[in-house]
Amino acid sequence: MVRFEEVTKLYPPDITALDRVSFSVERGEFVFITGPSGAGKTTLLNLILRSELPSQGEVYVEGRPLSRLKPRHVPGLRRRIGIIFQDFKLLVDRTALENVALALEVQGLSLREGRHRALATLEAVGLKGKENKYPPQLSGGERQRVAIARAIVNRPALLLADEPTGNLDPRLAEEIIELFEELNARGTSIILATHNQSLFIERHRRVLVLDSGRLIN
Ligand SMILES: Nc1ncnc2c1ncn2[C@@H]1O[C@H](COP(=O)(O)OP(=O)(O)OP(=O)(O)O)[C@@H](O)[C@H]1O
Repeated sequence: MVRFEEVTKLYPPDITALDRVSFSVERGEFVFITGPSGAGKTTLLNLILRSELPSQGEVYVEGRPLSRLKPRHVPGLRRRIGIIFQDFKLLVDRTALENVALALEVQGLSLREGRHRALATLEAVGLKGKENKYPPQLSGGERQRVAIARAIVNRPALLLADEPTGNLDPRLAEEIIELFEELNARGTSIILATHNQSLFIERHRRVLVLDSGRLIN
């Protein structure tokens, strides 16, 4: 699904965000990426999205080398990837349903079909009955569920999550990870970056450890 081959990412003048990183994530895998602040986790996700290009080495997504992907094919790549951030990035003046349905608009789905799919997805993440609430009327955990619904409504092959439980208390964080487990069980590949070890301890998932841009495990 994703392969890094000796990937180095430099930021001028002297930051080595990633240093000769190599790993693969197979289709259907659920992998955690951890390491302290500044270790390179977000940079690694940005490279998969082709928001950044490597200084050296190559990133492959579904076998395609991203440095050779034509700019006009980048939107197509990103449509196959769902993204979830720590700070949700929801539109506060749109309802939960609208936030999720908007992700489908670009696909040319009819409004009716879009709302139908958005509603089903909100239900799948445990938000039945909350579809007409605006983000400020929802709890932190509920807002993160809306963000997850928005990321998966397109049925992406791959889900990237960057500190998706960062602002949530441990119980809600656990619930969100359970939700990822369910998505993974239904076939979505997941790469989840977090500095919070309690999220993956005892989960028996593969954990990639970054330290100062180096993969140390
Ligand atoms: N656009 C950029 N320009 C310059 N330096 C950057 C840029 N993006 C990241 N860096 C630097 O690269 C290094 C890795 O950053 P990155 O955000 O990938 O780490 P992280 O592990 O995600 O950290 P955090 O957990 O704090 O988000 C850091 O030293 C950071 O300051």
